[in-house]
Amino acid sequence: MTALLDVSGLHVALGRKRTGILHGVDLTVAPGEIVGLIGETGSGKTTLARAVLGLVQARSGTVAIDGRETGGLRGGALRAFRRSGAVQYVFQDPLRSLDPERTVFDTLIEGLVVRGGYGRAELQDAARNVAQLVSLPLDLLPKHPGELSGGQRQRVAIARAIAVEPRLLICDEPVSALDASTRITILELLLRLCDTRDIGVLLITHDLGSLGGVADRIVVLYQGQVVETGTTEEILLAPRHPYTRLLVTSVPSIRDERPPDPELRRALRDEVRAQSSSPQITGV
Ligand SMILES: Nc1ncnc2c1ncn2[C@@H]1O[C@H](COP(=O)(O)OP(=O)(O)OP(=O)(O)O)[C@@H](O)[C@H]1O
Repeated sequence: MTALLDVSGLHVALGRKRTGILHGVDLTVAPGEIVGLIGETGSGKTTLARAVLGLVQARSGTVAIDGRETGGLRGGALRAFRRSGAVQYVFQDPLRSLDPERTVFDTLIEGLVVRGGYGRAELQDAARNVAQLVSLPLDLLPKHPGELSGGQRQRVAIARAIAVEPRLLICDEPVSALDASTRITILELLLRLCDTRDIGVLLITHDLGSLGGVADRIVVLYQGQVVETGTTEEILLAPRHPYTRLLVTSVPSIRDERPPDPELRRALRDEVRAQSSSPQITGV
């Protein structure tokens, strides 16, 4: 199967001195797959995300979405790629990424308005459908971000991203600003979206513990290099690289309690699948 996202030998240098930030990064995400990208602060996770979005240029190497290289896109072609919404980004702090002056409704239809060609009724249907998809009560549609809880705001941010039916969702620390129970519901939401809509997710975090229940595979980034890639079980139960071992031993739930059980994870996925009788976006 063609990878949805295929990053190959990516080198990125930034700043006036063109300091090397990413050094030959390889990474793939398949449709319906959640890939966790883990690394300490400054390891280059956000730079990699920005390169995938076409916001920074590669010194060498390639980024392909659905088999189409995006690195060489410039001008109108780059704008058309961004407008297509194929890749969407969900930020850590929804309060900062959402416009405080915009209602939830206007936020949800933002991407569709930019794309153009939708009538008022279609936009209304799309906003309602996408809100239902992320379990956001419809009475929140006229409200502003400041009137919502942190978890509701993150649902709005995710709903805005999926309204344009992206192929790939890049979530940069999407749950680190949330409390433990909201964190689980947001991660379960991502799992459900992956399974029901075949969206690929690149889940960026520095918290290995939050990946255990959701990621299919984990890519470990250290000082701009991928030092280890494996299934979640492989990384958590048998880490090979010293940095990965350090990460695993520093997660209390992995170190002190029993190791994550692959069966439990499969059970969670099955349960989420069984529950997903969510409506599809129509009229979009
Ligand atoms: N525009 C820039 N010019 C020069 N250096 C940059 C630029 N943007 C980022 N860097 C440097 O690149 C390195 C990687 O930064 P990046 O934000 O990708 O790391 P990160 O892994 O996402 O970190 P965090 O977890 O703290 O968000 C850092 O050393 C940072 O200082």
